[in-house]
Amino acid sequence: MSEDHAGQPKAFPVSWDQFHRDARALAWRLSGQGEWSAIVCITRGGLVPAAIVARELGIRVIETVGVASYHEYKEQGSLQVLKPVDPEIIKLGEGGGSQVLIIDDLVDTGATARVVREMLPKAHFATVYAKPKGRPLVDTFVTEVSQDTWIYFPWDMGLTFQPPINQGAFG
Ligand SMILES: O=P(O)(O)OC[C@H]1O[C@H](OP(=O)(O)OP(=O)(O)O)[C@H](O)[C@@H]1O
Ligand SMILES: O=c1[nH]c(=O)c2nc[nH]c2[nH]1
Ligand SMILES: [Mg+2]
Repeated sequence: MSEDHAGQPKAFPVSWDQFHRDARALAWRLSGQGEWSAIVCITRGGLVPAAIVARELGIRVIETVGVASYHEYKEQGSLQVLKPVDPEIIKLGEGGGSQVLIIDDLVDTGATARVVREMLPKAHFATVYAKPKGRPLVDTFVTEVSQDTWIYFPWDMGLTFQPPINQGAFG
């Protein structure tokens, strides 16, 4: 039986525990790669990993950028910026986001990353997960999943009853 997960044939469910571990692994990979004065997190998915990375790297200036995506048009770049980045944050260091670490939960088609990178061309872009199409837009990530996989984040899930295997759970 082929299951369908948000239009993708494969599912990659992530628990809070695993997400915390993976976000901390991202912080380990980032440590020693640069000295950042601020994090810009892409809401909403970037909020949770940004909190974890900020704690690990001792970064206390946190800015948000809000981008709304319209999934059917995403690859054509039809994204709307709902909340731009504070110009004071962009100006830090040499400008262009040179002192900024951008954090998101994942990069999929890369459409969101492309829009935010244009705002902060000199920033370091980090995500916890990456799919192949978006991977070239990310400087640092932890785990790659295939393009036909849907990642389920813990804040989007709840505990539900699972039927026993012999009662058709996989029938
Ligand atoms: O590489 P892309 O194809 O652009 O997809 C990745 C983006 O999609 C998701 O955000 P979404 O726009 O669904 O909003 P959310 O963060 O509020 O959940 C995810 O958090 C990334 O920001
Ligand atoms: O929860 C999510 N999982 C994904 O795999 C994904 N790709 C884009 N946006 C996404 N949101
Ligand atoms: Mg997002």
